[in-house]
Amino acid sequence: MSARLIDGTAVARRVRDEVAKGVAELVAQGGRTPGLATILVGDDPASEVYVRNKRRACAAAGMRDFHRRLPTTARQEEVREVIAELAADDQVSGILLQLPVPAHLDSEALLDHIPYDKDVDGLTVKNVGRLAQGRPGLRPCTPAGIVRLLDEYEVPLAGAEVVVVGRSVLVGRPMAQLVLARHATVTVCHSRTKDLAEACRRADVLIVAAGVPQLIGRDAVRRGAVVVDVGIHRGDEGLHGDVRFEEVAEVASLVTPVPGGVGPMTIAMLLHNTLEAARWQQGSAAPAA
Ligand SMILES: Nc1nc2c(c(=O)[nH]1)N[C@@H](CN(C=O)c1ccc(C(=O)N[C@@H](CCC(=O)O)C(=O)O)cc1)CN2
Repeated sequence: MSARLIDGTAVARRVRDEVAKGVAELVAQGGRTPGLATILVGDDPASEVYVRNKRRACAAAGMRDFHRRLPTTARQEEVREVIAELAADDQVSGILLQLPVPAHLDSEALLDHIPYDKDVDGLTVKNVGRLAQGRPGLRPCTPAGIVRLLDEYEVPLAGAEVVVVGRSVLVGRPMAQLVLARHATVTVCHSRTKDLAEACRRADVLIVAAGVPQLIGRDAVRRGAVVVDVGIHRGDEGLHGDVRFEEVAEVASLVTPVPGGVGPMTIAMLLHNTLEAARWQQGSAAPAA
């Protein structure tokens, strides 16, 4: 392996420490303690783990933890009422609806009941629109975490060719917008891209969020490129990503591992967003772009 590893666990720890310091400062200045409300509908085992970890991280950063658990059979109206109750509570700075929700629920309609200044996932139409327009607002945690990782490793974005594989609302689309805001030249690839490997070989920075195990191999990576793997798949031999790590690490200059790359940044940036949201609600400017 010739690539250097991007250590997401270490950077996430730094972000969480910064947030804990920020929370302590806000409270010392007489501000309200930031509070995060997580909503979990159903009993998806991975979601249970993610929400538990979010709640623990929130408490460790000195924030208040509000949690609502609803059964798989919960109706749209019931979830909406829970969101409305949390929206009206000024102790709650951030509201997060864990995804995916059970199939009978309309997640987009639910998300849009979250007030945009409590939307710590950056998924409401208002925050998505603010991002598209390059205006301040709350940004989705995983792509914001990837930008932070690239900054920590001094990967230049202005003028860089960035290829994003995947167009999900949670990662691919906001990822493209975030690097565009940093003056990258952006290509978004997806399942109908004609020659995926050829498109990926353009990349100085290749970000893979396709949700397809081990989709990207050595043939899709230009020598010296930076490769960010957002996939998390559970196999017999543990976790792996959307990238064939061993192959890609032979040609890339920097690469994220799975686990320990992008994943830990998702929760760290959620805490960051919750602190930003609390400051915003208490009179500070909207979170910077
Ligand atoms: N409302 C949201 N739902 C979901 C989001 C989100 O950002 N907002 N993202 C994913 C899941 N997710 C957080 O919710 C998440 C995924 C992965 C990790 C993580 O730390 N991964 C570790 C491996 C952990 C493991 O053993 O499984 C890693 O990659 O090192 C944290 C959070 C979907 N839903």
